[in-house]
Amino acid sequence: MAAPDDQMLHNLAKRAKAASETAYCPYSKFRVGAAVLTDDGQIFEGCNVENASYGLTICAERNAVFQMVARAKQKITAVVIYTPTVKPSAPCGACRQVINEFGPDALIMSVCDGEGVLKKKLSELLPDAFGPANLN
Ligand SMILES: O=c1ccn([C@H]2C[C@H](O)[C@@H](CO)O2)c(=O)[nH]1
Ligand SMILES: [Zn+2]
Repeated sequence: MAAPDDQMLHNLAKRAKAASETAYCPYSKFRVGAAVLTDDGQIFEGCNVENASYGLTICAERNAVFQMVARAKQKITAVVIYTPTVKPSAPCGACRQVINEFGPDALIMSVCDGEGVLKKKLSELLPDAFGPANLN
């Protein structure tokens, strides 16, 4: 699928923000939402889910990717992340690695409550990534 146009990105940003509303984050109180766009135009959302055993927390981005896989889709075109911050923030390292598995060429866009938007290719955020081909 071609790179998403501005209208699609706007829609994904809305979906990501809406997804943040169901975050389970009693410890950080930091609500994050993500929306994944697949190569066939489907959208999957995720929120962060924390745990009393803090390290078991799953980020919104990985949750959204796993929702996609659970619905038998495996090709990511774009991921949009919403954080309730004044500046946009890119996915953590673990999420970059998981996105790489299904979307090495994906567009990553971060939106927030402030003005800025961060737009990068996953390959810029995770250069020289370790991926499926490295197991050959
Ligand atoms: O890109 C990010 C960064 C953080 N979090 C979550 C993890 C934790 O629940 C909270 C604070 O780090 O935000 C995400 O979901 N995605
Ligand atoms: Zn993460």
